[in-house]
Amino acid sequence: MIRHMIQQLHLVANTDSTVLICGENGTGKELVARNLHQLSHRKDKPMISVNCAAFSASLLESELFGHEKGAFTGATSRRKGRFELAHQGTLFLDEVAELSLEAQSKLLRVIQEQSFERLGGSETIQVDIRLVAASHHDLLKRVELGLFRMDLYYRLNVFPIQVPPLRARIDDIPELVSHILHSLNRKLGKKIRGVSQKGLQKLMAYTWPGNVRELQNILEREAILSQSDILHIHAMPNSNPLTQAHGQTLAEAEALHIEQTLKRLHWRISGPLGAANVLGVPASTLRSRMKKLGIKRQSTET
Ligand SMILES: Nc1ncnc2c1ncn2[C@@H]1O[C@H](COP(=O)(O)OP(=O)(O)OP(=O)(O)O)[C@@H](O)[C@H]1O
Repeated sequence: MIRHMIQQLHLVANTDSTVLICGENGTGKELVARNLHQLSHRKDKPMISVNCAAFSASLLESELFGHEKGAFTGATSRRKGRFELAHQGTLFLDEVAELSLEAQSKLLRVIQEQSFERLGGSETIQVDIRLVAASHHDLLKRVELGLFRMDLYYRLNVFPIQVPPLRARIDDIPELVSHILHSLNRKLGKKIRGVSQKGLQKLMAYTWPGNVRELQNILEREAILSQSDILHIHAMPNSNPLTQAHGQTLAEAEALHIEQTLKRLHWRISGPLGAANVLGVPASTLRSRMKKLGIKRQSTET
């Protein structure tokens, strides 16, 4: 899944097409946007980011378009907006679903006309930018709810990239862990070599609601507390359905947990990335539990 995404990224990077990156919080959308910029012919020009959720509607306008001296109380000098700063580079609109409907209309106009005026100004400014937007919301649903303009949605959704949640790619965890540990060692001045086999099992059995950011946080906490150069992963948040299940029998909860783990691992049973290893039992035990509990792979499942 991630390989497919990287292929897409390479294909679209060197065009000027607008890219819409969707995915849950902490999946790496901003990192994808940075890669896109680095892979593009605009890489020596700036990538300017705007977190649309961080500004009120009126502040956002002056952030995006800039203002002339005296445009409003407090505008003591002329200021360039992010559109202008991103000229010849990439403008990254993070959390684009958070734009007010008013700000959406203004953005749409700039995209259509490729030009705008600073607040309080009359000069029309032309910019050459590559637009990349990201959202953790399903934007089409926001359109249906009347919270997002359909015309803007179609302007942004030229080339959609879906970043998968971490629970759908737990095979990537070992590689992610080694990347993250590499930067943590530099940040914390430590020499952590890796995570123990049991620790890795715990990481791969978890469902990661906070995605890669949560993995990073857990590793950072463990790295700070650890006296050894191998992390054993002591404190994992509890997402085990055996302890969350209400009104289920133990067998039902066990079946659910086994099935969810198998699905996340593409029904691989044995080997270091297999469900038996992640669940901490021999493959033969897992097979007999599956048989007893009636767990079978459906032909439509990957
Ligand atoms: N493949 C990866 N390798 C290493 N670190 C990663 C990877 N993907 C994401 N991260 C790290 O995870 C954290 C979250 O990534 P990022 O901020 O890009 O996510 P996001 O989807 O934009 O999150 P949000 O929606 O909350 O803004 C960052 O610190 C990023 O460096």
